[in-house]
Amino acid sequence: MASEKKQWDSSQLRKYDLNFEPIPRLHYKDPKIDELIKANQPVLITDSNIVKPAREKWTLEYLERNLGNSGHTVYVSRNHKFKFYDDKKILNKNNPKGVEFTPPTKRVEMKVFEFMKRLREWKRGEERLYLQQILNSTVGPAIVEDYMKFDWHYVAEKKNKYNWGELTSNLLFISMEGNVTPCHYDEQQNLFAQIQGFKRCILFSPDQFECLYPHPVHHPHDRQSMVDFDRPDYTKFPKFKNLKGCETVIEPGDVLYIPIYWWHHVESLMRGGPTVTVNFWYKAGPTNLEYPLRDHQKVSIMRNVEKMLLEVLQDPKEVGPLLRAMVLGRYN
Ligand SMILES: CC1(C)c2ccccc2-c2ccc(C[C@@H](CC(=O)O)C(=O)C(=O)O)cc21
Ligand SMILES: [Zn+2]
Repeated sequence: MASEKKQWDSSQLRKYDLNFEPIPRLHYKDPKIDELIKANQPVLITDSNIVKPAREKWTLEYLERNLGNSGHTVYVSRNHKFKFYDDKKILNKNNPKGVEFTPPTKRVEMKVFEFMKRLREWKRGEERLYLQQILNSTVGPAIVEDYMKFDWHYVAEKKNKYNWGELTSNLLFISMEGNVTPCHYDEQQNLFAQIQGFKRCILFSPDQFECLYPHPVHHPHDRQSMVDFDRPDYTKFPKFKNLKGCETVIEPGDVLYIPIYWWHHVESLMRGGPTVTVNFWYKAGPTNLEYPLRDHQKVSIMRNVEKMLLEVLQDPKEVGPLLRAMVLGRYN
């Protein structure tokens, strides 16, 4: 068979001082997919019909015509990074316990035609945009109709088989080429369906917690790594050099399973044009504590300890000294 023309090349990937294993790519009928999902391992599912109607119809023009007239949430960044922050944790007049914080991106409401115009006219070096829209009744009827024709049987089968919680949302993302969502984890199972363009996804298992140095739980950047992958500070974050991860480049029609609590760094390939993704976020299912505990359960336990200590100590500066007093010379 004629060698398929590679649709991207490694010059379009950002360079990090890390090496990665490949994430398995399996045809959606391959039973090995179930073994991996059951074991909370990432897997790239190819050739499925999960978002087939979107794959066939959702070009940027179609989305511009059919996304509807309401404003959409667009994040604006002066660089290529779109680091999530929870504004409920920012210090302000009605949140005296918040953290002094300057948001790295701003959030604006934008009509879809304005967003698309900015996309078409964007020049390198100008501020970057990232549109996020929940798929609900506020989008145009054609989009709702396409959405109803997703392969809900396939996703329902996975949800039930692995005892996931309910589907909390389907979000639509339209990103500029080169945008990066820095390394973070979510407390939800995620079926991440690529509609247009190519996204490089680098994933790290929850047991890499010590190498990724997440912000404290009360910080607006809770769940995000403190390490800047572009310029890692090995003095502050020495274990970052021991980090082990896996990666893949997803293309239109692929669906990546991002297991709950798994760290992920996502980038739209440079010079690859805008990308369109739909994700399926599921709450965690009921988990009884069975032993040995899973790595993600230990992350959840650490989160609860941090929350409890902050609750009783009030001052975050007292958390470190108390934990050190408890551990040093006694538990280490
Ligand atoms: C960067 C952006 C737009 C953002 C800004 C401010 C608050 C939240 C978010 C947010 C949440 C999820 C994504 C999709 C994806 C990453 C990716 O595909 O880039 C991902 O992480 C996931 O599906 O779990 C992207 C974003
Ligand atoms: Zn995420």
